[in-house]
Amino acid sequence: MKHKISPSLLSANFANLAKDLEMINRSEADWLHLDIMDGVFVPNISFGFPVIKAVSELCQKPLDVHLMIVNPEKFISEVKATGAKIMNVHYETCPHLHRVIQQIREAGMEPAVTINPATPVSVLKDILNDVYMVLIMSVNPGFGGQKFIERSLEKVKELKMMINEAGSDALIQVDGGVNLETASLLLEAGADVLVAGNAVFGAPSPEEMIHKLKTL
Ligand SMILES: O=C(CO)[C@H](O)[C@H](O)COP(=O)(O)O
Ligand SMILES: [Co+2]
Repeated sequence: MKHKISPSLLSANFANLAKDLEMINRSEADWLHLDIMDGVFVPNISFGFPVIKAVSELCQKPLDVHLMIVNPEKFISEVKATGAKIMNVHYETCPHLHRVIQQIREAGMEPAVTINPATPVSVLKDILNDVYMVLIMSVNPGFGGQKFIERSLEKVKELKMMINEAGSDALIQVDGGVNLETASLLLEAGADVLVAGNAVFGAPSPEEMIHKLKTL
């Protein structure tokens, strides 16, 4: 399967999202990644559901919503109402992770689970057959434009082995510090979906950068 690219809107121009969304629609991006932050789980606040709803009305690509918030299970119906395809919750915010995954699926979305850089992939062993995707954070969540944490490459390899052993078809997504160089290494390691914010929106031609990431 060809890998997917999910540009992160966090690095877009918030004063002219319509222009950036037109670019996303024209581009080879597979999904659009939306980062919700609450200033509690992570030390930053980004945007919320009304913004995602407005984005969904202009964006023709499936929405991949990454929730960096405490108690994400309280917002399943709000995420669903935005039209999102994927609802991604952090392992670190869900003491009853299996229940949250079931609730996301029952709401009609694809459930995904994210782990922070300090969380080992082994904690996901018992839910690998229940999720659509696992996201390995390759920076500490909260900000765009940070440096890729090299150890993430080993985590992708470990997770790939665990997924194969479990007979799961879960996708492996990586988010943080993805650029042309780290993307090649991640694809070699077994990543299926690459999120890129700064590398895309900071490029002279974001559309061309998406093309380059897609054709690696
Ligand atoms: O979840 C995130 C931050 O917490 C973002 O998706 C991620 O950081 C993308 O930005 P960049 O590609 O610039 O690192
Ligand atoms: Co993200």
